[in-house]
Amino acid sequence: MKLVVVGAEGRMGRMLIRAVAEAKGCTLHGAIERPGSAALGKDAGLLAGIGELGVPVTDDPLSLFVAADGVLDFTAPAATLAFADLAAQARIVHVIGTTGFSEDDLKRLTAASYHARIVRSGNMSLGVNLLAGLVRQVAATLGEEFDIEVLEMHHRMKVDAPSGTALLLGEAAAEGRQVALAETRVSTRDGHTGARRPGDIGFATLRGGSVVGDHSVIFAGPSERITLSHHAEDRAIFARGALKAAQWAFDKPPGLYGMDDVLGLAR
Ligand SMILES: NC(=O)C1=CN([C@@H]2O[C@H](COP(=O)(O)OP(=O)(O)OC[C@H]3O[C@@H](n4cnc5c(N)ncnc54)[C@H](OP(=O)(O)O)[C@@H]3O)[C@@H](O)[C@H]2O)C=CC1
Ligand SMILES: O=C(O)C1=N[C@H](C(=O)O)C[C@H](O)C1
Repeated sequence: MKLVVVGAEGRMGRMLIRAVAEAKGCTLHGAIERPGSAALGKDAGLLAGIGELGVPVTDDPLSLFVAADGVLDFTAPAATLAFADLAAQARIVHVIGTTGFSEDDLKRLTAASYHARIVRSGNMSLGVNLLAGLVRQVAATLGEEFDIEVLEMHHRMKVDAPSGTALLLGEAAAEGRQVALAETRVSTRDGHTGARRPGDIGFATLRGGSVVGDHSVIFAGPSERITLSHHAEDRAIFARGALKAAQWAFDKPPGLYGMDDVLGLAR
């Protein structure tokens, strides 16, 4: 499968280049950065620290997409929306790991998926997607006397909050409880907040250091607490998931898929 990595110089971009170069049945067809980036013209393999691959970083996605099978995209929401239009035009698989989308952005991705095969997930790791299933199950089992709080910590450079993973886990909890996350979500608390509203799903965000990604869902009940957690130790877990998603989507019809589809965990 011929794959293009966009956001090639980013933390995930460099990880994805390494993963594609090492994967059986995949080749790095191209690497993209934004116009003006200092990475333009550099060899993608050298950028990723694995030696020369003969693939220069460019700022011309469409000319690469037309001859590729898929694009791996861990960039930023505005960039991903633009890449979604181009991937749909080129009829290639678009794997989206980017987080921080608005509701309007998500509607645009849904529209793009009428013509394109998109796999999007706030977390591409096996562990987090298994955890989401457990969270759904526990939330469905416990009543509202158990308060649900999602706690996450990431490195100091992360720009969006709550994390895509925290929202994915919050969605799983809301589904288990058969409520809408939009109506129960509390993402900020400051000052005199009043008592906790029964049924709310709370989010707490920590940022610091080089933490790859820690997530816990806490079910706090009368005199007891259940905590379900995932700790990411290496970004390679996300890159492996993204590659798996691209290969899975290769022969699928247009649509918007998630990692639960890829991993066979869909309800
Ligand atoms: N779903 C998952 O499993 C995971 C998701 N993520 C998400 O992936 C995204 C990226 O994370 P991370 O790699 O840490 O971030 P980085 O900031 O390190 O990387 C993003 C890269 O995308 C580039 N970029 C931005 N806009 C464009 C554009 N228009 N064209 C080409 N390149 C562009 C950036 O360039 P520049 O610096 O010049 O802006 C940068 O090199 C985040 O949203 C993060 O939350 C991360 C890990 C796992
Ligand atoms: O920005 C990151 O680093 C990560 N982003 C994703 C998220 O927002 O949940 C996934 C992972 O936790 C790392």
